[in-house]
Amino acid sequence: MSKQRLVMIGNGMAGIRCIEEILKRNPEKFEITVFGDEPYPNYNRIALSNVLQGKTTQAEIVMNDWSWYEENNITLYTNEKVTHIDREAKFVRTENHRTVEYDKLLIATGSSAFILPVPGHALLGVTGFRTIDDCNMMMETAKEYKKAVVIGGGLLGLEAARGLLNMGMEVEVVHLMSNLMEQQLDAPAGALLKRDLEAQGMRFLMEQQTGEIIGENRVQGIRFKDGSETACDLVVMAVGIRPNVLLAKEAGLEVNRGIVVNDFMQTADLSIYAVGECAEHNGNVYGLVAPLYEQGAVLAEHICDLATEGYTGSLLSTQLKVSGCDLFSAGQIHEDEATKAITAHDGVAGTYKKVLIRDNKIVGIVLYGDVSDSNRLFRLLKQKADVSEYTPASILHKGADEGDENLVASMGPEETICGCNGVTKGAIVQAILEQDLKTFEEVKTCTKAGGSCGKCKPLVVGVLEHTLGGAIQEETAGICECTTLSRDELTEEIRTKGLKTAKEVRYVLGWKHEEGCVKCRPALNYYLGMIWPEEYADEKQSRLVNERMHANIQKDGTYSVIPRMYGGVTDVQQLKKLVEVAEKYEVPLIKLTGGQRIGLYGIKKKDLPSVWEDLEMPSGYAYGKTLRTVKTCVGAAFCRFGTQDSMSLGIALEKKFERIDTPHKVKMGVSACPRSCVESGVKDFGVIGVENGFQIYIGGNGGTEVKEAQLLCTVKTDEEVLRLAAAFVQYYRETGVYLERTAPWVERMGFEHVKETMMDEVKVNELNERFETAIAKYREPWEEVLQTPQLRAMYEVKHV
Ligand SMILES: Cc1cc2nc3c(=O)[nH]c(=O)nc-3n(C[C@H](O)[C@H](O)[C@H](O)COP(=O)(O)OP(=O)(O)OC[C@H]3O[C@@H](n4cnc5c(N)ncnc54)[C@H](O)[C@@H]3O)c2cc1C
Ligand SMILES: NC(=O)c1ccc[n+]([C@@H]2O[C@H](COP(=O)([O-])OP(=O)(O)OC[C@H]3O[C@@H](n4cnc5c(N)ncnc54)[C@H](O)[C@@H]3O)[C@@H](O)[C@H]2O)c1
Ligand code: SF4
Ligand code: FES
Repeated sequence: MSKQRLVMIGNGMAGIRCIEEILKRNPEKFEITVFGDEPYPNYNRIALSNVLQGKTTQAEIVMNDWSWYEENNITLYTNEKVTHIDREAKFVRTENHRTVEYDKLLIATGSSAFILPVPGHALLGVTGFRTIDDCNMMMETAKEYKKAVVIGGGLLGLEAARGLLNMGMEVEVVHLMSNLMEQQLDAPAGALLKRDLEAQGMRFLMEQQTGEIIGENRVQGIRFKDGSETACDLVVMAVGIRPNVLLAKEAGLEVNRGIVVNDFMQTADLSIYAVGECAEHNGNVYGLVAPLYEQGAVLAEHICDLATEGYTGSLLSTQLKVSGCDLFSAGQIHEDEATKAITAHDGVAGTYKKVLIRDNKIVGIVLYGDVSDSNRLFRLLKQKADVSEYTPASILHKGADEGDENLVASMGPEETICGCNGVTKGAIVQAILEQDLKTFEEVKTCTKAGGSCGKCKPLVVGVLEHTLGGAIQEETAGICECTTLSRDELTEEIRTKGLKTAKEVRYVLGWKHEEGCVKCRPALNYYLGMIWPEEYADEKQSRLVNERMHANIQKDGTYSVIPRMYGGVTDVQQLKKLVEVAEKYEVPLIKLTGGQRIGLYGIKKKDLPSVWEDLEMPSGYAYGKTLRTVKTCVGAAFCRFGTQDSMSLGIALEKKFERIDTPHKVKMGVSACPRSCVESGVKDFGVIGVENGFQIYIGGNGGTEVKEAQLLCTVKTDEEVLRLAAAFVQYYRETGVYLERTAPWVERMGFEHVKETMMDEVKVNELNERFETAIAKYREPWEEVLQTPQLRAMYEVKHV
């Protein structure tokens, strides 16, 4: 039987999830064509908040990459808007005059950000927050401009405002009502939220109505209806969304707020379905993904001719993706005559709980500050459980046997654990068993559960523990005795809370010892420098002694001086200088190092500055957690086996990466043929010349734990080697644990994962960009010491 033609308009979250559901049920039934008017494959719109807040990158939020469409034989047209549906002749036409015929049509056009139609709304610097392009616009603006105003104190507005704060902008939120998130929170919870956000640096203009956006070409401020004004360089409108229904309306389909569908997501034209934010079922249009995914599953059953009871509507719950503001809301939020409320408000702890009960059933939940009861209460609400036997206290607080683990045990396989990604308990259990998963991180990578807002982590961990019988691996040992935060948790907190100094980190994150310890001080200095490359001022006193002195202390208290010799290549001038210095300071030992340079050993501390002054050579960083050396062979210039110019590539690599801070030392090597005279196969980043280019090896180590490097890929040009090297070094910088070499790092991350990242053009570009930003701040350390009297004074010997 020939395949039916299924055309989908809209390449977003609900539509593509629905296609996945169809493919799961019957991959052979349809020849599928998808149109999307954005230029990207399907991405996680939810996670745009995280991109803006700097918690993840744009490349990481792609859910179905280009190859997924190819592998599933889906014809995808991106950047192409469908402008007409011909229901008679059953085809769609696009703005490029392309026509495609269908047997079944799926409308999944989602919504658009509502832009207040006030004067000035089209000025430069005014945007909604809905797409990758909006997100990019805000990120670019934040680089150049100072102050943002977000209009709308709902979920989206507050997440956007937090993101803009993270990017260093001053942020004011303009809100129409007296209470933030008034659709989800009552007054006491809204007040607590406002207090916490103000403490994070957000400012609020409450009960204000925007009258006009001021500016000539670009926005300069906002004038409110009461005549007051505020200046700004960016306006983000987050005042709600409007379903994209025009196309359906013009085709004569029934449209209210959304496209009207029956319980099978079918319009009155039985060939046409609608799913997602553009669909209206039983008078409801949903704006969160969990219900949209439920709709997609029902639609898939129906369109694949399988029996289904149909969609019956969804109960929603919301959470805010802003660290430090834990809240949960579901169902009704205000009391009425038929409901009674049980509340607990702890003003000191900043927690608030309210449960609304009607006819002995929970009909509404508002939690702020402590959301540990959210899963249990939401379940009671969904089940319409009779709570007449419960005391008010036992409704508000769980009993000893009602933790997440017991809750998880009683959940059915079809129940959703992760609302953001629509992952059920059954899907997680299946993944754990089939793929032998042992940690939350593994479950997250494999199923996506917990990968967006992260609020479902306790439940995911609960499923893991329940499935493995409690055998969950310990993942989060603190980085030192001062804290229980792991490296990942710490860096996340630094980013989201915008912490810019070590002192601030220790204070805000509740360090046990105010001054930190020998373990966390250098680690924090590294993480802060990596996260805030442009703003963080290096704390020299937190560095290990050799890095502080820019020289390696020896067992007799003297120091070694090892200047750079790029690529192991030197010249007469350098050699003369070395000889002069060795004579002048009576250097007891001159030795060729393992890294192809010349070391002067036994130098007195007080002589260090003048030795460097006389040498006039850059530091070789033989003491640093950074690039040590790039060893090269003579290569094609002199060796008869050489296929490539190893020396010039090695020198270019060394010049590009010298001084950059990395979690641990990094060694590189470039050999010009597979004889690999400089042991490229045991380097952190090794290059071997072959006939048509270079093989690149990563994660090798020739030290205490010898580890063979693994072949990453073969590239043709020096430029490609340099580009991949920057991506590799930057990725290691961003994800490595301080003092973790690349060999265990590659093992921990998974070689295939690192490889996948290095093969992703977009990610490699982004990593290169961030590397360039990071490297820009480094100066030659000895130059700095020689020019700064306070630094030079460190080398004076104060007592004998
Ligand atoms: C920043 C942000 C954070 C969010 N956070 C959360 C959250 O934490 N939890 C949650 O549950 N929800 C959240 N949401 C809402 C969630 O993203 C949406 O509910 C979901 O994306 C809707 O899916 P959809 O497929 O219906 O629409 P969309 O994802 O908007 O997809 C529709 C696609 O169709 C395209 N399209 C429209 N018209 C045409 C046309 N004529 N031709 C071709 N293509 C067309 C659109 O450009 C779009 O790409 C968030 C939304 C945003 C913007
Ligand atoms: N964490 C999450 O679940 C999450 C995060 C972001 C977005 N979303 C979804 O994205 C969609 C859009 O979010 P949203 O926050 O824009 O919509 P929303 O409708 O939830 O909130 C809009 C807010 O803007 C306020 N507002 C309206 N007009 C205003 C005006 N003229 N001036 C000032 N304030 C005004 C409203 O009072 C309301 O609080 C929603 O469906 C939302 O559920 C969800
Ligand atoms: S690696 Fe090859 S090209 Fe380089 S020196 Fe050794 S034999 Fe010669
Ligand atoms: S509920 Fe948001 S990541 Fe799971």
